[in-house]
Amino acid sequence: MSRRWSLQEVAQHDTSSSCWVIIRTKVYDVTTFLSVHPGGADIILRHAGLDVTVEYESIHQPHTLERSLPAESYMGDLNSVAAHRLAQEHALRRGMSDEFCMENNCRKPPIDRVLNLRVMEEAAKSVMSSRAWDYYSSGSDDEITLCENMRAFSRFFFMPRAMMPVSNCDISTTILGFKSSIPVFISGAAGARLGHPLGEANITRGAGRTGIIQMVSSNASLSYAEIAASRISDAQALFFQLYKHTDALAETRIHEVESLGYNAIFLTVDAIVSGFRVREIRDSFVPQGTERASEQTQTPVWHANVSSNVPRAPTTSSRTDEEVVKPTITIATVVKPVDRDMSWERTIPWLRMVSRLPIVIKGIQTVEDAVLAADAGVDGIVVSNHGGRQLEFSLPPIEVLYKIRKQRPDVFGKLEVYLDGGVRRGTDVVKALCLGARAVGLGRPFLFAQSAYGEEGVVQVVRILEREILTTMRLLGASTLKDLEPSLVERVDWQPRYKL
Ligand SMILES: Cc1cc2nc3c(=O)[nH]c(=O)nc-3n(C[C@H](O)[C@H](O)[C@H](O)COP(=O)(O)O)c2cc1C
Repeated sequence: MSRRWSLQEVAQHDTSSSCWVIIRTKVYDVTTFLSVHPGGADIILRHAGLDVTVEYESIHQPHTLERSLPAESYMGDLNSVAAHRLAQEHALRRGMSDEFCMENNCRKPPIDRVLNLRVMEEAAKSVMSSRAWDYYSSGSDDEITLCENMRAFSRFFFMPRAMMPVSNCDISTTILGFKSSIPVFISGAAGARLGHPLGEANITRGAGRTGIIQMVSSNASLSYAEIAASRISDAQALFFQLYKHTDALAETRIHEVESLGYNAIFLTVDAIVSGFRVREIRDSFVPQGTERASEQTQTPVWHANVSSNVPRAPTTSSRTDEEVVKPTITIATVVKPVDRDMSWERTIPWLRMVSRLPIVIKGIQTVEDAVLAADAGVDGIVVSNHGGRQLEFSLPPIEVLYKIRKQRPDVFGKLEVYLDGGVRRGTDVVKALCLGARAVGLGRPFLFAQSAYGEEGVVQVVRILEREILTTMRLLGASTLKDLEPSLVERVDWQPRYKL
């Protein structure tokens, strides 16, 4: 039988030469893991000798630790006194968290009063922790691209046709051959459990119930298997967003999601390094105890923070250049670095060899790259700048789509073109479709919706968009998506008054 440990005994292993942590009453020796932890050693050392269950589970997929550590790193369980003490602490946290949630739930409107995505965002802000809010809502640097992504849609006006029969209006479509009830998909975004305990499962179920398709992030906070198991039926399509690290890791992931029944690979190419998101970093994933003082004035969190664990100040030893630039820990720093040497010549043929699934390139930002993607024979592209979270001063995706339409309309005949970034209205969706997009993706609105209302929030977002798209189509004189063509929109070269 393995040894049982007291909290005091575990607490003695709090240095880089002997570093232990507790996760759900199990004790692990992570000393050898310090040098290979993708987020660096500091974040673990701040918690050395302590219970890290909440911090660990809010950003890692289940079983990440077991997969990363050799079996002998598991040192045994806590003894009954220690386990009881931690259980009490966790119960206290949950109790406070429930109280906070009840208090917060009173602040948000009933879901049937959430009539557009702006109200959904406000509802989410009123219930989310500041940490989760900042992670979801932030953009890079001065957030200019983040704002312009939305504002750019306001420069496109409609040229509606009159006397067109529209009582039967069909807005269903297919994306890569998979049915979608509206021309909208959910763009892959990391860390849904930061906003709601059920995380990505809310999104999967909401997508299944409304007949739209979810793209699952490589950095999802539930495992790919748990997400697949949350589908409402085996026929529900799921796309997989791939961050390519090493060839070997990417192959393992691809084979895993293929065997789970995922239906396409979306390779992200706009995040070779992480953008510098000031709000996210300022309010980042520093150990919860170190946030305690400032949290008294902040919005309550799902996992309230009352642990007796007292994390230590970061050490400055063994930091890489990038960690020095990036002063605190964010999701971006706890995941493995992306392959910085991807190329059209090598990566696409390699991906075709590894997978039989359709391949879409996510993060296309120029006409030239749209053409190269078509030449490379991929099945689709997402015109995207990662929701303004990566390169500051990237052009808004709707402007890039407009350029592709004007300069290389042949691209639309060679692959499916999608767009994401700043889509908040049915009119935005219809404008993109007029310019040639097959469908558009939304990231933040689904994160906000599931944070505020769980699965029902996701359903409500789809209902809102469905109503807005239908109204726009009818007023435009279009009864099917095929009727949406470039002549129905005009880009103006002045900036309309636009309230963000
Ligand atoms: C919190 C957050 C996390 C994201 N995580 C990922 C990710 O893991 N992989 C990825 O390719 N894109 C990621 N994205 C980008 C989205 O896929 C999408 O491109 C972007 O959210 C679209 O902009 P929108 O939020 O304005 O709709 C993320 C976006 C947000 C807001």
